[in-house]
Amino acid sequence: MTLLSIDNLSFSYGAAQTLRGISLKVAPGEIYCLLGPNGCGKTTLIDCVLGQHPLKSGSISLGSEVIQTLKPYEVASQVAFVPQLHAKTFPYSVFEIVLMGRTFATGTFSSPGRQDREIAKHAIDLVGLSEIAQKPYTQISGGELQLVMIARALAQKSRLIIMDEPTSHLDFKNENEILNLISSLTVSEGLSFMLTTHDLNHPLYFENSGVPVRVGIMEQGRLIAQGQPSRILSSDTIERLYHTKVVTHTGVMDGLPYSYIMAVPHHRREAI
Ligand SMILES: Nc1ncnc2c1ncn2[C@@H]1O[C@H](COP(=O)(O)OP(=O)(O)OP(=O)(O)O)[C@@H](O)[C@H]1O
Repeated sequence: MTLLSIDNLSFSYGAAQTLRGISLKVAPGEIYCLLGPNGCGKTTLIDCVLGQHPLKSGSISLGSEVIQTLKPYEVASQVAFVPQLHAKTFPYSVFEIVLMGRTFATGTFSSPGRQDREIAKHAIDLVGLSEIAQKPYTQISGGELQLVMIARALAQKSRLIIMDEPTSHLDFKNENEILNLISSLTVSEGLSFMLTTHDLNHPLYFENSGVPVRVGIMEQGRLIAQGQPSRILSSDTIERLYHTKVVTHTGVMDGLPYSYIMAVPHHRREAI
């Protein structure tokens, strides 16, 4: 079974083709990480999935339904989106922001009901923010804000959550908290995530955690490789893509294999 299916998708903003012949699938209960150099088309591909661009050719399906035939609220019932940056506006409470995730179900001009409030409360519990549920969201940290945005996506009750660089503004602790939360929601709730990242170690983190994960590598609008992170992210591929020398390290921790990638400092390249 497939949650999201992209088939031979092409798109261009103007004359030059931005995305070319992209095909990929996201299954229930898996994380799909999109990687690639700046400007290769990751955000544009996500925007296409969110229905923001008319495709030049190809198709996007959610389950068995082609996305172009669905109404926005029908897409929202199946896909939630966590943006990279969220501009804070009025001092709504954390709970009210999360409750807004129910708008697609209640309608813009209707009030959320008891069940919507229970769903929002459960989402807040899942990300561990119950203690600050009544706090104005204009007075919380960047790490907490990202958790609120994830809770709002969870409140949508969609099976697929798309995230654009989910840890780009977070410190080391919060970055790992978010990666861990994504891993545990994949396993415990059976959710699927599609996310963009510039950190090659993020897909490896998920693989090291034992979570089903695949990586898709983009280059100049094409998907050039996809599969298991530790197999796809070879030194050769990374060096060719980023023109940066790296070492990949693998080992065993608590009886389970792990791997990570490290850039080699310029003055030590001769030694390797
Ligand atoms: N609104 C737009 N109009 C025209 N061209 C655009 C627009 N948005 C992006 N592009 C171009 O499309 C290409 C892909 O951009 P995109 O933002 O999708 O790449 P990306 O992989 O997400 O980059 P980054 O890693 O830097 O966020 C780039 O050449 C970019 O300049």
